[in-house]
Amino acid sequence: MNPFEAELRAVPEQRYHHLHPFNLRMHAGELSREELRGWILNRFHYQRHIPIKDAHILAKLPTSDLRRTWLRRIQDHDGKAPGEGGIERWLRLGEAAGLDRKELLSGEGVLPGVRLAVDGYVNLCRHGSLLEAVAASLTELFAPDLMRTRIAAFEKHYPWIDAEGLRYFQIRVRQGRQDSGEALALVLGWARSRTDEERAVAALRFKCDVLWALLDAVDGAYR
Ligand SMILES: O=C(O)c1cc(C(=O)O)c2c(n1)C(=O)C(=O)c1cc(C(=O)O)[nH]c1-2
Repeated sequence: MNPFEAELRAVPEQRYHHLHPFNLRMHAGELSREELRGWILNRFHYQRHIPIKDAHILAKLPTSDLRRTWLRRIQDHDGKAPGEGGIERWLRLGEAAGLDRKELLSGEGVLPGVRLAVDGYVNLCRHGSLLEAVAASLTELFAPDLMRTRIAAFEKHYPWIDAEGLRYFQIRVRQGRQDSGEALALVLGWARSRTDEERAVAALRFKCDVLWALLDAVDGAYR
């Protein structure tokens, strides 16, 4: 592994949200129903902005091949037809946890800190360079393992959430592996100078902070 790849992989190892106290409590079965519902509702705000940040990236990609590949990400979330895709599956997760779909879609109850964190990510992808925007998505190198831990924790500790609700995570494990593999190859190929490498690492650190800040807000509000 070249030193730049090792540097990238080391960032989430130290700062990814799998280490956040809220996630540790989630995995240990210590969250109340209210806390878990609060997390699902606030994370929905993140989920529904993923295709928006991906559309900003899409607009920066210079070739048809690259745009075709990236378009798949938007379709993964929005689906190819109504009633399909990751956003719909997240709504079903909310319903399985006793939340109302209308409430989720209204955006009411989204915490100020969560809004700011998500804005930070979207703005990085909108105003930052292509390299920075794609590097920021590399937290997904770590997301599939976290999701597998989460699925097991939900099955063990939160059986009041209907198992159908876990489909989002089950499907996302494979999608996250594919997305992060593709993004890593692009970032490794695009970074030409030490300055490029430093900017990519900084963007990935920033993205870790986005996810951390989101959980800080949820942890503080519902405890
Ligand atoms: O539940 C999680 O822990 C988690 C983390 C991340 C991530 O690392 O950014 C993503 C997701 N989930 C996710 O579901 C998702 O669709 C996603 C897209 C992206 C991205 O940056 O493009 N990250 C993530």
